[in-house]
Amino acid sequence: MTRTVIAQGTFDILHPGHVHYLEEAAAMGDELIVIVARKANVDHKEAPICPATQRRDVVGALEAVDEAILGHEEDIFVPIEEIDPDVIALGHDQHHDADAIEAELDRRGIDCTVERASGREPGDEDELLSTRLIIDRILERRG
Ligand SMILES: Cc1cc2nc3c(=O)[nH]c(=O)nc-3n(C[C@H](O)[C@H](O)[C@H](O)COP(=O)(O)O)c2cc1C
Ligand SMILES: Nc1ncnc2c1ncn2[C@@H]1O[C@H](COP(=O)(O)OP(=O)(O)OP(=O)(O)O)[C@@H](O)[C@H]1O
Repeated sequence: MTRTVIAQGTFDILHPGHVHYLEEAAAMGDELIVIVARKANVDHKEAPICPATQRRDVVGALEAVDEAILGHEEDIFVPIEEIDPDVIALGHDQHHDADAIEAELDRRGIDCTVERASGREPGDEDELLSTRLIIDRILERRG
């Protein structure tokens, strides 16, 4: 039986932290499907720069990713119901509460575990491990 893992996020301007998260998520099962957040659901920070289809296509081109899809605009559990995954991998800093997600999965009759991925350890180089840091650096140097 193929174990399907779901990862999700905004993935606006990719960096090694995203690659770390997706490689770790892929190692949790046999197949990794990534749900790319719609702009309307990115309400806890500034709206993404890149369009959703571009974010989906670039994430989908990464080696760890089997398929990347656009998220649902209103109900984030609709793609989960359709895919019926075995594991949902939350990112190390994602604001979602694993217990609340598990309760909603139970309510909808989806048998799936929720795991938390680790953060990438900064390398020797001056790595920029968040989209916000990359944008800040661009504004500082080119603004
Ligand atoms: C299990 C799960 C499923 C999600 N599905 C969707 C979705 O279908 N559509 C969407 O716009 N966002 C979805 N999200 C939300 C985003 O991926 C993400 O958490 C947030 O909106 C973007 O912020 P972040 O990249 O800082 O985590 C989902 C989140 C979780 C935890
Ligand atoms: N440095 C990192 N190490 C491990 N995982 C990361 C890292 N940065 C982001 N991720 C994970 O990648 C997924 C998508 O993250 P997101 O697109 O919000 O990137 P971000 O760089 O954190 O964005 P921002 O800087 O705008 O908050 C999330 O699950 C997040 O936890």
